[in-house]
Amino acid sequence: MISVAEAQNIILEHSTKGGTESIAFEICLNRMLAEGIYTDRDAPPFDRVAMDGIAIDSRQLLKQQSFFIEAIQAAGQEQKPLKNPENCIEVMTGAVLPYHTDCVIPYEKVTIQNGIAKLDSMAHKPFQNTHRKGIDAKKGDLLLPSGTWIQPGVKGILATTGNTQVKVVKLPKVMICSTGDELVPIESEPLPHQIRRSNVYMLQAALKELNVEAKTTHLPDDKAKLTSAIKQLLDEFDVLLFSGAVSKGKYDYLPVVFQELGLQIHIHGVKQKPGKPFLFGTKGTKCVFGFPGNPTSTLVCFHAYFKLWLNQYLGITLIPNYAYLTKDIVFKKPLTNHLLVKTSHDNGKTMANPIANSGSGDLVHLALANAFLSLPSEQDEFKKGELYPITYFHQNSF
Ligand SMILES: Nc1nc2c(c(=O)[nH]1)N[C@H]1C(S)=C(S)[C@@H](COP(=O)(O)OP(=O)(O)OC[C@H]3O[C@@H](n4cnc5c(N)ncnc54)[C@H](O)[C@@H]3O)O[C@H]1N2
Ligand code: MOO
Ligand SMILES: [Mg+2]
Repeated sequence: MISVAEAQNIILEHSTKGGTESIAFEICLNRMLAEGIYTDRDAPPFDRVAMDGIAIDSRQLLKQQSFFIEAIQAAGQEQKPLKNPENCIEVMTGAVLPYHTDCVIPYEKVTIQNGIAKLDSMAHKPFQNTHRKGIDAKKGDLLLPSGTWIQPGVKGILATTGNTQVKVVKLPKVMICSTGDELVPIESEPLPHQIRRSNVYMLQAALKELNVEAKTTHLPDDKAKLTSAIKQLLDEFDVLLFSGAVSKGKYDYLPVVFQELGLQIHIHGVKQKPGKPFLFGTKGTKCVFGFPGNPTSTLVCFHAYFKLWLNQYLGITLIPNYAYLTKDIVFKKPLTNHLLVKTSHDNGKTMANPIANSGSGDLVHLALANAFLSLPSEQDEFKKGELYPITYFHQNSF
């Protein structure tokens, strides 16, 4: 059996970068940009008024305190000129700074009576309260390099630069498969020896949080039927995620079926708990992930291995997170212990509070955790206050 780190390296070795596609601006949120985005004009594109008030020629400040209001320059109007330097123009935030003016004085610092604006003080400077043309970026500047994750702010840039179509990294086509004759659809009333197939919906939800839409299917514990179904699925999908049928049972057919279908098995068994029988194989660019059937094993392996694969496929660099253990733990097996935790915060520190549970089949307590702490296999005792790597189950649960 190999270590968690070895297994993760193998996964990374077999994750190829996804191709690219052009998609509509409307649906590009949370995708990975596959082109550089350049400005088509200066930012801002004109000297922009930044406060509602009056605009004057600042050279007049030494000479006069009152200014006749010559015109109004509203946002969205073509630039107007100040005809007489002794006058002013009322200006609105977002308007073009009028020609022959260089200083905006907000209404709060002016008294207006009978069409004349009187300044409260003469302490004003050229280009105050203006947002100068090109100060943020010049026409042709690279604003977003390829490989930028499209977040709300990035969408704003795509919009302001007029990108109605966006080149992004393609998402993989993923199918989630449950296995096991004890499993029944969630809408049915299970017989005493049956359970509802919950794992696939956990995986589907976890994928959706990563912006990947995937369908689910169910395959029986029947070698011939599994073989023909998987053969077809491999033609259609880039990645197949399985839950169950990877351990030592008489009907755990996945390892042998994969071999017979010509898949290369790179991982079968990792020194970890839960998720020991985890399986990973490839055929060309197609990948199969066999998550052990117990619910916690399935979800932990999804995050420890599939997410790694997906991030590399999309070109995302994962930044490791760490959290402080809040309780002493003893674990004497030579396995990495993926400990279920619920995080909290204490003076800016992330605290990992272990969630008591009855093992990897305990879905009830899995749902109370928002992360797992990976306690290294070389140690037996883990003390309260020690820092360990943490993996979150949700995108935004820090
Ligand atoms: N002799 C051994 N037995 C087992 C070993 C072992 O090393 N030697 N490993 C144990 C470990 S650890 C795990 S984890 C499980 C993994 O088993 P499989 O991947 O073969 O999964 P199944 O046998 O099909 O099912 C296990 C368990 O999970 C439930 N399950 C499966 N799929 C779903 C689903 N979609 N929704 C809800 N629950 C699901 C299934 O009903 C079983 O209870 O093997 C141990 N055995
Ligand atoms: O490795 Mo299993 O996942 O402990 O239940
Ligand atoms: Mg089994």
